[in-house]
Amino acid sequence: MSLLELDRVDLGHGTQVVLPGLSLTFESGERVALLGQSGAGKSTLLAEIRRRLDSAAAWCPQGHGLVPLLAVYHNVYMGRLERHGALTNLINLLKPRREAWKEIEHLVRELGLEGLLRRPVAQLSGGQRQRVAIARALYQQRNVFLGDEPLASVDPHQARRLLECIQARHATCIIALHQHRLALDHFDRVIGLRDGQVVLDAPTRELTLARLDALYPDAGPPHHEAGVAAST
Ligand SMILES: Nc1ncnc2c1ncn2[C@@H]1O[C@H](COP(=O)(O)OP(=O)(O)OP(=O)(O)O)[C@@H](O)[C@H]1O
Repeated sequence: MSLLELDRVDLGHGTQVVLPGLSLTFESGERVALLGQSGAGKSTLLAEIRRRLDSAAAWCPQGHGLVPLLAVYHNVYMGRLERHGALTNLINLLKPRREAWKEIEHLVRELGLEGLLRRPVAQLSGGQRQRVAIARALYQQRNVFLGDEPLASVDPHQARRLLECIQARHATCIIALHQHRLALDHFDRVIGLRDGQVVLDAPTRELTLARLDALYPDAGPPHHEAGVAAST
Protein backbone atom coordinates (compact mmCIF):
# COMPACT_ATOMS: atom_id res chain seq x y z
CA MET A 1 0.00 0.00 0.00
CA SER A 2 1.35 3.40 -0.94
CA LEU A 3 2.24 5.63 2.00
CA LEU A 4 3.01 8.73 0.01
CA GLU A 5 3.97 9.80 -3.45
CA LEU A 6 6.12 12.72 -4.53
CA ASP A 7 5.58 13.44 -8.20
CA ARG A 8 8.07 15.83 -9.82
CA VAL A 9 8.08 18.21 -6.87
CA ASP A 10 10.66 20.91 -6.26
CA LEU A 11 11.79 20.89 -2.63
CA GLY A 12 13.91 23.53 -0.97
CA HIS A 13 14.04 26.47 1.36
CA GLY A 14 12.37 29.74 0.46
CA THR A 15 13.28 30.44 -3.14
CA GLN A 16 16.24 28.06 -3.12
CA VAL A 17 15.39 24.70 -4.72
CA VAL A 18 17.50 21.90 -3.25
CA LEU A 19 15.80 18.83 -4.73
CA PRO A 20 14.37 19.75 -8.16
CA GLY A 21 11.75 17.61 -9.92
CA LEU A 22 11.81 14.92 -7.25
CA SER A 23 9.71 11.79 -7.82
CA LEU A 24 9.62 9.11 -5.13
CA THR A 25 7.02 6.71 -3.78
CA PHE A 26 7.09 5.28 -0.27
CA GLU A 27 5.17 2.16 0.72
CA SER A 28 3.62 1.28 4.07
CA GLY A 29 5.68 -1.39 5.81
CA GLU A 30 8.89 -0.28 4.14
CA ARG A 31 12.09 0.40 6.06
CA VAL A 32 13.95 3.03 4.08
CA ALA A 33 17.47 4.33 4.75
CA LEU A 34 18.35 7.76 3.37
CA LEU A 35 22.03 8.13 2.62
CA GLY A 36 24.14 10.93 1.21
CA GLN A 37 26.86 13.38 2.10
CA SER A 38 26.22 16.39 4.26
CA GLY A 39 24.17 18.89 2.29
CA ALA A 40 22.84 16.26 -0.15
CA GLY A 41 19.23 17.06 0.80
CA LYS A 42 18.24 14.34 3.29
CA SER A 43 16.80 16.74 5.87
CA THR A 44 14.99 18.67 3.16
CA LEU A 45 13.34 15.46 1.93
CA LEU A 46 12.45 14.36 5.46
CA ALA A 47 10.86 17.74 6.18
CA GLU A 48 8.53 17.29 3.21
CA ILE A 49 7.67 13.71 4.16
CA ARG A 50 6.95 14.89 7.68
CA ARG A 51 4.76 17.72 6.43
CA ARG A 52 2.72 15.31 4.33
CA LEU A 53 2.35 12.55 6.92
CA ASP A 54 1.65 15.04 9.70
CA SER A 55 0.30 13.26 12.79
CA ALA A 56 0.84 9.79 11.27
CA ALA A 57 4.57 10.15 11.81
CA ALA A 58 6.77 10.16 14.90
CA TRP A 59 9.66 12.54 14.45
CA CYS A 60 13.19 12.35 15.81
CA PRO A 61 15.04 15.48 14.66
CA GLN A 62 18.74 15.89 13.98
CA GLY A 63 19.33 18.46 16.72
CA HIS A 64 17.33 16.39 19.28
CA GLY A 65 15.04 19.36 20.10
CA LEU A 66 15.18 18.64 23.83
CA VAL A 67 14.65 21.12 26.66
CA PRO A 68 17.97 21.01 28.57
CA LEU A 69 16.65 22.30 31.90
CA LEU A 70 13.85 19.76 32.08
CA ALA A 71 14.26 16.19 33.33
CA VAL A 72 14.43 13.18 31.04
CA TYR A 73 10.89 12.23 32.11
CA HIS A 74 9.44 15.56 31.00
CA ASN A 75 11.33 15.57 27.71
CA VAL A 76 9.97 12.14 26.83
CA TYR A 77 6.46 13.08 28.00
CA MET A 78 6.53 15.93 25.49
CA GLY A 79 6.04 13.32 22.77
CA ARG A 80 2.38 13.18 23.77
CA LEU A 81 1.75 16.71 24.99
CA GLU A 82 -0.94 17.39 22.43
CA ARG A 83 -3.01 14.39 23.54
CA HIS A 84 -3.77 15.98 26.89
CA GLY A 85 -5.30 19.24 27.97
CA ALA A 86 -3.15 22.15 29.13
CA LEU A 87 -4.17 21.63 32.77
CA THR A 88 -3.22 17.95 32.78
CA ASN A 89 0.14 18.84 31.25
CA LEU A 90 0.73 21.57 33.80
CA ILE A 91 -0.08 19.29 36.72
CA ASN A 92 2.15 16.61 35.23
CA LEU A 93 5.00 19.11 35.13
CA LEU A 94 4.71 19.60 38.89
CA LYS A 95 3.71 16.08 39.85
CA PRO A 96 4.28 13.40 37.19
CA ARG A 97 1.25 11.24 36.43
CA ARG A 98 1.79 7.76 37.83
CA GLU A 99 0.81 5.79 34.72
CA ALA A 100 2.85 8.06 32.42
CA TRP A 101 5.83 7.74 34.75
CA LYS A 102 5.59 3.92 34.66
CA GLU A 103 5.31 3.80 30.91
CA ILE A 104 8.22 6.19 30.38
CA GLU A 105 10.31 4.38 32.97
CA HIS A 106 9.80 1.14 31.05
CA LEU A 107 10.65 2.81 27.75
CA VAL A 108 13.85 4.49 28.91
CA ARG A 109 15.00 1.27 30.57
CA GLU A 110 14.75 -0.43 27.20
CA LEU A 111 16.93 2.32 25.74
CA GLY A 112 19.56 1.99 28.46
CA LEU A 113 18.65 5.15 30.39
CA GLU A 114 17.45 3.55 33.62
CA GLY A 115 17.88 5.66 36.71
CA LEU A 116 18.04 8.92 34.75
CA LEU A 117 14.35 9.91 34.66
CA ARG A 118 14.79 12.78 37.11
CA ARG A 119 18.03 14.10 35.67
CA PRO A 120 17.96 17.31 33.61
CA VAL A 121 18.92 16.68 30.01
CA ALA A 122 21.64 19.35 30.36
CA GLN A 123 23.52 16.87 32.57
CA LEU A 124 23.51 14.02 30.05
CA SER A 125 26.14 12.91 27.55
CA GLY A 126 25.57 13.39 23.82
CA GLY A 127 24.69 9.72 23.36
CA GLN A 128 22.26 9.80 26.31
CA ARG A 129 20.55 12.89 24.87
CA GLN A 130 20.23 11.09 21.58
CA ARG A 131 18.47 8.21 23.32
CA VAL A 132 16.11 10.61 25.12
CA ALA A 133 15.17 12.07 21.72
CA ILE A 134 14.49 8.55 20.43
CA ALA A 135 12.44 7.76 23.56
CA ARG A 136 10.35 10.89 22.99
CA ALA A 137 9.69 9.85 19.38
CA LEU A 138 8.77 6.29 20.41
CA TYR A 139 6.46 7.66 23.11
CA GLN A 140 4.48 9.42 20.37
CA GLN A 141 3.21 5.98 19.24
CA ARG A 142 2.71 6.82 15.60
CA ASN A 143 2.50 4.51 12.60
CA VAL A 144 5.62 5.76 10.87
CA PHE A 145 9.01 6.64 12.36
CA LEU A 146 10.92 9.48 10.69
CA GLY A 147 14.44 10.10 11.91
CA ASP A 148 17.12 12.56 10.86
CA GLU A 149 20.35 10.85 11.90
CA PRO A 150 18.89 9.59 15.19
CA LEU A 151 21.89 7.26 15.62
CA ALA A 152 24.64 9.79 14.92
CA SER A 153 26.13 10.16 18.40
CA VAL A 154 25.99 6.60 19.73
CA ASP A 155 28.51 3.81 19.30
CA PRO A 156 27.95 1.13 16.63
CA HIS A 157 26.68 -1.54 19.06
CA GLN A 158 24.21 0.85 20.62
CA ALA A 159 23.11 2.10 17.21
CA ARG A 160 22.09 -1.41 16.25
CA ARG A 161 20.20 -1.92 19.51
CA LEU A 162 18.38 1.40 19.24
CA LEU A 163 17.45 0.71 15.66
CA GLU A 164 15.98 -2.62 16.72
CA CYS A 165 13.88 -0.82 19.39
CA ILE A 166 12.63 1.64 16.78
CA GLN A 167 11.83 -1.00 14.20
CA ALA A 168 10.14 -3.33 16.70
CA ARG A 169 7.55 -0.56 17.14
CA HIS A 170 7.36 0.77 13.59
CA ALA A 171 6.94 -1.44 10.54
CA THR A 172 7.42 1.68 8.46
CA CYS A 173 10.44 3.89 8.99
CA ILE A 174 12.37 6.40 6.94
CA ILE A 175 15.68 7.26 8.56
CA ALA A 176 18.66 9.34 7.44
CA LEU A 177 21.89 7.79 8.60
CA HIS A 178 25.54 7.42 7.69
CA GLN A 179 26.22 3.87 8.91
CA HIS A 180 26.28 1.81 5.74
CA ARG A 181 26.47 -1.58 7.42
CA LEU A 182 23.33 -0.75 9.43
CA ALA A 183 21.57 0.41 6.29
CA LEU A 184 22.29 -2.91 4.57
CA ASP A 185 21.42 -5.08 7.57
CA HIS A 186 18.29 -3.35 8.90
CA PHE A 187 16.50 -1.73 5.98
CA ASP A 188 14.57 -2.93 2.94
CA ARG A 189 15.51 -0.09 0.65
CA VAL A 190 18.21 2.55 0.33
CA ILE A 191 17.73 5.94 -1.26
CA GLY A 192 20.97 7.73 -1.98
CA LEU A 193 21.08 11.47 -2.59
CA ARG A 194 23.87 13.51 -4.08
CA ASP A 195 23.74 17.22 -4.90
CA GLY A 196 19.95 17.26 -4.79
CA GLN A 197 19.48 14.22 -7.03
CA VAL A 198 18.37 10.67 -6.28
CA VAL A 199 21.40 8.74 -7.50
CA LEU A 200 20.45 5.42 -5.92
CA ASP A 201 17.10 3.83 -5.13
CA ALA A 202 17.27 0.08 -4.70
CA PRO A 203 16.33 -2.83 -2.42
CA THR A 204 19.16 -3.50 0.03
CA ARG A 205 19.43 -7.13 -1.15
CA GLU A 206 20.80 -5.78 -4.44
CA LEU A 207 23.36 -3.50 -2.77
CA THR A 208 26.90 -3.80 -1.47
CA LEU A 209 28.93 -1.67 0.93
CA ALA A 210 31.09 -0.52 -1.98
CA ARG A 211 28.00 0.75 -3.79
CA LEU A 212 26.95 2.75 -0.73
CA ASP A 213 30.48 4.08 -0.15
CA ALA A 214 30.40 5.49 -3.68
CA LEU A 215 27.73 7.93 -2.46
CA TYR A 216 30.47 9.60 -0.41
CA PRO A 217 33.21 10.40 -2.96
CA ASP A 218 34.83 12.97 -0.63
CA ALA A 219 35.09 10.60 2.32
CA GLY A 220 38.34 8.78 1.52
CA PRO A 221 38.81 5.06 2.17
CA PRO A 222 35.74 3.27 3.63
CA HIS A 223 35.80 2.21 7.28
CA HIS A 224 32.63 0.06 7.38
CA GLU A 225 31.87 0.40 11.10
CA ALA A 226 34.06 -2.53 12.05
CA GLY A 227 32.52 -2.76 15.51
CA VAL A 228 29.07 -3.28 14.07
CA ALA A 229 30.19 -5.93 11.61
CA ALA A 230 31.99 -7.79 14.39
CA SER A 231 28.91 -7.76 16.59
CA THR A 232 26.77 -9.73 14.17
N1 LIG B 1 16.77 26.42 6.36
C1 LIG B 1 17.50 26.46 5.25
N2 LIG B 1 17.53 27.56 4.47
C2 LIG B 1 18.25 27.59 3.33
N3 LIG B 1 18.98 26.56 2.86
C3 LIG B 1 18.98 25.44 3.59
C4 LIG B 1 18.26 25.32 4.81
N4 LIG B 1 18.44 24.08 5.31
C5 LIG B 1 19.27 23.46 4.44
N5 LIG B 1 19.59 24.27 3.41
C6 LIG B 1 20.44 23.92 2.27
O1 LIG B 1 19.82 22.86 1.57
C7 LIG B 1 20.81 21.94 1.12
C8 LIG B 1 20.43 20.55 1.63
O2 LIG B 1 20.51 20.57 3.04
P1 LIG B 1 19.96 19.37 3.93
O3 LIG B 1 19.98 19.84 5.34
O4 LIG B 1 18.68 18.89 3.37
O5 LIG B 1 21.10 18.26 3.68
P2 LIG B 1 21.42 16.94 4.49
O6 LIG B 1 21.69 15.89 3.47
O7 LIG B 1 20.34 16.66 5.47
O8 LIG B 1 22.76 17.32 5.23
P3 LIG B 1 23.32 16.88 6.69
O9 LIG B 1 23.75 15.43 6.56
O10 LIG B 1 24.47 17.81 6.91
O11 LIG B 1 22.21 17.06 7.67
C9 LIG B 1 22.15 22.44 1.60
O12 LIG B 1 22.78 23.11 0.54
C10 LIG B 1 21.80 23.39 2.71
O13 LIG B 1 22.74 24.44 2.79
